[in-house]
Amino acid sequence: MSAPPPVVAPSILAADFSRLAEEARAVEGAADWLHIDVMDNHFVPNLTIGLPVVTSLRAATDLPFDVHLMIADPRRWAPGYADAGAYNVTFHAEASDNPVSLAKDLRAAGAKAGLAIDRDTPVEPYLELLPHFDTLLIMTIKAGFGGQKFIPAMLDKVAAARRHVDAGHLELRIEVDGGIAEDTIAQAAEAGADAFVAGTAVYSAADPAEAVRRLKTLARRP
Ligand SMILES: O=C(CO)[C@H](O)[C@H](O)COP(=O)(O)O
Repeated sequence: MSAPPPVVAPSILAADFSRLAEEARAVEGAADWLHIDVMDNHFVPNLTIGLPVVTSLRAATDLPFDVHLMIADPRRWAPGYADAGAYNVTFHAEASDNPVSLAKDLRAAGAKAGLAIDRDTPVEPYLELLPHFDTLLIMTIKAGFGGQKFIPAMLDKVAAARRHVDAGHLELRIEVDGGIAEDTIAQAAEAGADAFVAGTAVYSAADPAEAVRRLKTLARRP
């Protein structure tokens, strides 16, 4: 069976927050998902947007929302993002004491469920949970801020997850997030990632949609 085409998800963390609707529309027709970083100043030191903004933005674009919750209490907030129409809701393993139960709730609410692991978290303890998830997000930086440098050592986790997913014939996207750009995306794809978050590389480009198309071409595995 051939690999599904790669997914590229521009991160609005790098967009102009005063023009979010416009910035979302700027990647329509090129992006597969719109990646939305929710940060609470507890799980990570940064603070971004929450449910009211995501709910308003939902009406502004047809792009599927890939919501990445970098928050301390995903049990409390994650289902609200599913109810708000998110396509995929990803929460952090480090912030959850029962990831499978929350994944079930997200799926019951009509969303895909994603599990994220930060830079210092190994992937092995979570591999057996993957049948309950639709996405495994592997941070390729320390979560919290855009514009950081890609950490190649994280690709060992991607490769381990890819082996496990393929051996078990699991239907799951392996997503990488942090420092993904034209000079890093191919190595992440080669390691086994098939969903790619890119903030700075997309929204600092003169033509964000064209930047997404270029990234997608580079992410294609033979
Ligand atoms: O989750 C994130 C930060 O925690 C962002 O999605 C990520 O940093 C993307 O930004 P960039 O492509 O600029 O690295």
